[in-house]
Amino acid sequence: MTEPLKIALAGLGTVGGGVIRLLDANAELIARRAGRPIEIVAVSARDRSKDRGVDLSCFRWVDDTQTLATLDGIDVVVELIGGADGPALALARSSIAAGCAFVTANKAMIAHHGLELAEAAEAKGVPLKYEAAVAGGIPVIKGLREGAAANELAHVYGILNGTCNYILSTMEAEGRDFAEVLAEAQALGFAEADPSFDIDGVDAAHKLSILASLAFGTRIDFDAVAVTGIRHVLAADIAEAAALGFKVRLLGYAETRSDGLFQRVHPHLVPVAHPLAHVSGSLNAVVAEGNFVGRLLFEGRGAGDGPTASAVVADLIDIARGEYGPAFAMPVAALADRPAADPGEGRGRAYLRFTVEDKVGVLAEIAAAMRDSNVSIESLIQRGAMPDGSVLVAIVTHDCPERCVMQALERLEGSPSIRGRPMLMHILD
Ligand SMILES: NC(=O)c1ccc[n+]([C@@H]2O[C@H](COP(=O)([O-])OP(=O)(O)OC[C@H]3O[C@@H](n4cnc5c(N)ncnc54)[C@H](O)[C@@H]3O)[C@@H](O)[C@H]2O)c1
Ligand SMILES: N[C@@H](CCO)C(=O)O
Ligand code: NA
Repeated sequence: MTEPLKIALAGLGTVGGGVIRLLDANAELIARRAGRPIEIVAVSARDRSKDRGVDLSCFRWVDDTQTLATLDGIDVVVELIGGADGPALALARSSIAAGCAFVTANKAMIAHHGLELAEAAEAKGVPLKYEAAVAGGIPVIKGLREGAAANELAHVYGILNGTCNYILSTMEAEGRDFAEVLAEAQALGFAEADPSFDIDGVDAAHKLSILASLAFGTRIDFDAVAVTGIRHVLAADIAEAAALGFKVRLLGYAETRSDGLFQRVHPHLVPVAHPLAHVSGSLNAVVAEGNFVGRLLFEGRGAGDGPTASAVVADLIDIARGEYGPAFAMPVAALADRPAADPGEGRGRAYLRFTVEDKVGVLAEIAAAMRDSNVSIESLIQRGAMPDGSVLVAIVTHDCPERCVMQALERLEGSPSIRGRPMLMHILD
């Protein structure tokens, strides 16, 4: 057999440990598929003495992670540290500059610095691969970049954060509120080091900005993603949505519009008949619509050691086979620079929930704001019995311009009868 592909591995946490276990368990199969063995030569992490449940004795331990690319004979540096900047970015830059292939699971870094790194990789003629960064084990980068490459894609959207999906579907199944379920999700090993990245939608936004670039051939524009997480979703919202025939899911949604690139992460109502309504627990799913292929649906495990390691090693197999091209849909210089689309220009149905005081005229006030903004109401549910005596009003609007819904909400913002922030969720039709 030919020379092994020699790997230096940075980061030995959930994903790093998974990569070591996978390469060991499936070594023979991988060597046959890749045409040569894939061999970890050196490893580095913050703490050498930590027990990770994997045997590190056959690898060279390197204290200074930043020197990995300079070791003799290394073909690929695999970065599984995390963080958009700091040591991960420094390692990416130095590895590519040294002429090593670079593989990462780090969506934050790719969302913020992917274009710079891809340009450097192109200049050096080395592969930059990041399948694990979006939807973990699901081969969605490969699916869009290669499988759907012949198509014009109308939109790409999906469930991109396993932690949020776990929280929402547990709230749905058990009728419990957000805060109670969050701690459980953190204990399960798929939450980010900073859980606010998950629950405030930032992690999903990182992934969405990468998917949008691949789907539309545009430059990654993370800062243009409008982001709302799931902190303010109540168990009562999930119950009302169910009564109206919907499930609540945090979706990332991107499309190209006449005025630019639209990218949004937001809690949505998904009709129960839509395939995304059946994606539960920590699963992820991505939908893309191509002009020749039609609808594509990718579903699977978006996080956890096994699925994420599966994607990292798939990238290594591609490199071993010599199968790689530009990191994104095309060389960086060919990616289009689109402005951010104005969300107000979009249209659709919306779910609005108000927590109001139980007194005369409140419902009329809400209805008047809707009428004056030209928002037509499709259905309305009012329920009492919130623990503090307030009343919950849930509305589904007819299809209308988003600008009108925003205007109605602005008008109601200062109303003394409305408690807290109204909840807005878009409806996926
Ligand atoms: N956990 C998942 O399910 C999952 C899924 C997809 C992508 N990812 C991504 O994979 C990456 C790793 O995630 P994880 O869950 O394995 O994280 P983790 O916290 O479990 O592991 C991080 C590892 O990096 C090491 N490290 C931290 N700072 C370092 C430094 N300055 N120098 C060298 N090593 C350092 C730590 O010692 C640890 O071994 C992140 O980018 C994450 O977003 C994780
Ligand atoms: N924190 C992420 C890990 C995978 O990227 C999630 O919950 O989906
Ligand atoms: Na993936």
